[in-house]
Amino acid sequence: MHCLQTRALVHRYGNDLVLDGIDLQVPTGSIYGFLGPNGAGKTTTLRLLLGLLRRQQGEIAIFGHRLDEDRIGLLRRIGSMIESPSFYEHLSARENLALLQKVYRCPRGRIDEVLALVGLAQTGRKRAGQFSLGMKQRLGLAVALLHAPDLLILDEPSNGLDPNGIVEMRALLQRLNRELGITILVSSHLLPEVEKLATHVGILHRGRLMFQGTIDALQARQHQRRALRLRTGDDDAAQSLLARHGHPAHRDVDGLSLPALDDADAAALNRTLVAAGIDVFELAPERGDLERIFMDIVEDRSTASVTLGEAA
Ligand SMILES: Nc1ncnc2c1ncn2[C@@H]1O[C@H](COP(=O)(O)OP(=O)(O)OP(=O)(O)O)[C@@H](O)[C@H]1O
Repeated sequence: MHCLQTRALVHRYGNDLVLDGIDLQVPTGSIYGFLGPNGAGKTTTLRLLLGLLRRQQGEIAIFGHRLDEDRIGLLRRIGSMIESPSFYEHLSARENLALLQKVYRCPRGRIDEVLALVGLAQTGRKRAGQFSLGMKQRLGLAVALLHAPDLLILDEPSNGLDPNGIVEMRALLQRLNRELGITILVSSHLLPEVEKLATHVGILHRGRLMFQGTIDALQARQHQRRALRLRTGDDDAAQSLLARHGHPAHRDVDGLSLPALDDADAAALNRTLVAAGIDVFELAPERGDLERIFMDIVEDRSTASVTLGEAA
């Protein structure tokens, strides 16, 4: 079951095509990392999902209903944080929330609950203007949580945080997901962060969804394409020798990369190199980290959009 789905979502700013047929599928209960470099179109997508931008082409369905059908009703079940949250700087966290609690007409007791959830219960009379960036982000999250949403839509919540703040934000989001069952759609350009945080990932590049599926499916994709990493005492000589033996190797900053071989062929190749007087420091499968997969997907201009595995 998908908590949020889009079909063929297209958006233009003037003549600039910024989203080119996006089919998002965010499974209920997931943490969906919406990943892409700056300018890929993430914020535009999230603004469309929240009805902050007028939909031009394509469909958006949330909790199984078209957004246009019941925008207000659906938004009541969504908490969001798009760009840096703004507050009354001269008011405390509690006072800021008390104002919004009246607007949202949620129970007063909810203020203490969300302050505790985001770890701001002890900030007392301290003004929001004196908060660290991490505390401001957490207060933004408290605002998003005030009306007890089923879905959180967050635009780069780790932006500008120090490493400690990033770890805290991740732990908090995972707790909200695990303990309260909140589905979270979170955009990021930080690949290692998405790898640690998310259960599912969508990779956006130049307005196209290049990959969508589970983190495991993404890594499985890499496994299929896995290459061998070779580092030697003389990479130039090794490259020439390999070419003569029908193993074209690609040179990069880490040494040589060549198409995957089975164990027997890899052992034979090792013997050939050593017999030619070339020291072999490393002969192993490429790292399967997301960074490399991401570069693979994004650099491969011919790659069609792929959906791997069942996103649900
Ligand atoms: N209001 C606007 N008018 C014109 N062009 C815009 C507008 N907003 C965004 N763009 C352009 O649309 C493209 C996508 O921007 P968007 O902010 O959606 O990307 P993003 O992936 O969120 O990037 P970032 O992480 O840098 O915010 C960019 O080229 C941007 O310059």
